[in-house]
Amino acid sequence: MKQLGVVIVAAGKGSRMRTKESKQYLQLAGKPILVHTLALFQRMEQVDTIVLVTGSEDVERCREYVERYALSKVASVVVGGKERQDSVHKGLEVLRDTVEWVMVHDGVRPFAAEEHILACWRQAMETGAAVLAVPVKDTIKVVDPEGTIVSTPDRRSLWAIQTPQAFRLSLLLQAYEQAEKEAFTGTDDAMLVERSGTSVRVVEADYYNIKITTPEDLPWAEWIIQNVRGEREA
Ligand SMILES: Nc1ccn([C@@H]2O[C@H](COP(=O)(O)OP(=O)(O)OP(=O)(O)O)[C@@H](O)[C@H]2O)c(=O)n1
Ligand SMILES: C[C@](O)(CO)[C@H](O)COP(=O)(O)O
Repeated sequence: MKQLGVVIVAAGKGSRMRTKESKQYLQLAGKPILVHTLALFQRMEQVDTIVLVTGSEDVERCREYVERYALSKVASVVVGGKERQDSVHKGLEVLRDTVEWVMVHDGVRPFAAEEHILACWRQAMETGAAVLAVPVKDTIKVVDPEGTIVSTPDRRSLWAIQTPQAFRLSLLLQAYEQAEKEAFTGTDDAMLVERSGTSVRVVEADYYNIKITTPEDLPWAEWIIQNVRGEREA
């Protein structure tokens, strides 16, 4: 059995970006954002195989990227589902019984640092489940529907969660099956594991590992690639 598989989800519509083209296909330093993300895991010798999850209308275009950018670790391009969770589940099913460990990563997070990705996997190998995260910098309030502040959680216990998120594959599949049975939808993979009773550890990353989500993220992403991460070769 291989060691480590990566599921990269890129089947979203990118509605908050408000561009005609889905955000994962927008150009960043001359290449689609998704290609930068795939190239990051392609370069890592610890990664054995990659499953790319995309929209049904984009399968051909993704296969073409795999060829053009020599992304040889991308073994499957599969069609995702309505929610991110459905897309991840489809990717995980492709890996079932083929790898021991899995990392799930957003196709629109091209700036995860290799050292942090590896630290996340190492932590998961110790405890079963780990995610990248950064301490929040703002004061966070819980606000009711009328706009009144309900409470102010202690910032020292708040972390903004990123991807990749790393798990023993059997554990994550079990958590996904439980969530499906109970019709639970979460906003990240760790949530499903947490509610199945397993602890998930946080691994500190950096603030450059952004999820490209809204229009103001694009100039910031260009700046990061030019000044921090450097242009990456596929
Ligand atoms: N049904 C979905 C929804 C999201 N994603 C992926 O999950 C990642 C994180 O999601 P997000 O940034 O919310 O992307 P979108 O859902 O595309 O954005 P929006 O919510 O603005 O429509 C993205 O790489 C996105 O393509 C997916 O594979 N399948
Ligand atoms: C998984 C995630 O990227 C962690 O920050 C995030 O929760 C995805 O959320 P979205 O609702 O798909 O933006």
